[in-house]
Amino acid sequence: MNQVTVRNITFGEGRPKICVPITGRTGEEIALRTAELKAAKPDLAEWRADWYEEVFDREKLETMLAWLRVELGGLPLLVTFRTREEGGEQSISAGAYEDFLRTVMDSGQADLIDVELFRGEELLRDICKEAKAQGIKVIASSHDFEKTPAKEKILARLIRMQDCGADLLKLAVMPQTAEDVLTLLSATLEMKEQHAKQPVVTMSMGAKGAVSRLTGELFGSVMTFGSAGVASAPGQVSVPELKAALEVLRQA
Ligand SMILES: O=C1C[C@@](O)(C(=O)O)C[C@@H](O)[C@@H]1O
Repeated sequence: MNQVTVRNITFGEGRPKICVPITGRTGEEIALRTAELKAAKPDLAEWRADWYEEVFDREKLETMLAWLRVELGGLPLLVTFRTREEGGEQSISAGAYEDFLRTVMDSGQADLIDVELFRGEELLRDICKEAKAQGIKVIASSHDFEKTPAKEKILARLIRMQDCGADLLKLAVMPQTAEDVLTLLSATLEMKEQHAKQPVVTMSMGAKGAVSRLTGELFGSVMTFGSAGVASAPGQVSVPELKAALEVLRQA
């Protein structure tokens, strides 16, 4: 499997990389979340731009991106607009979503950008091509906040992301049973061992799925989302607890 390097971190090398999401509806809230993130010292930051109430004002979006870049210093920055269909805070039209992605890429402030598979494979392929030309990594993503699909469906979705040219392949699912958590872990391991050319990021959400956020080094997930204040999804573990657990579970 290819490793993917962004600034000072390499996905697929060593322990899973800890990513802390920055939520916040206003500039003040974003500043507070960013200060909490810096204190927690994660490996990278995710700006969840769908929380930002001014996200559709291009000038304010560009200003916030520039501010985050300076504030985060050398920390890699992932920029995400999570659509409401996939658990996000705001609805967005197809055109506005495409405009958002291109505004973020053209800003030159993002190291990685999240693109949802279900917004269309043609868009994902186009963004992957354009991002590659600009030195930006694409995390293709898909989320199911209701259930955990069968292993074959999980594998098929990750392989579709890979075929579209994404640098990292991300899937978040919701377990209803402990068996569902085993399904996600088994699919992750099979993807790593049999299909992955690119690094994979998976999580089984909620309290039941917390084990999936700690065991990526064994099963094949190269990134884990942790909280430094406000979690952006159910089941996220605090960064200090995450760091301790990942150390206990080191496979080296
Ligand atoms: O896609 C993901 C994963 C996530 O939903 C989680 O379950 O930790 C958190 C989101 O902020 C991120 O964009």
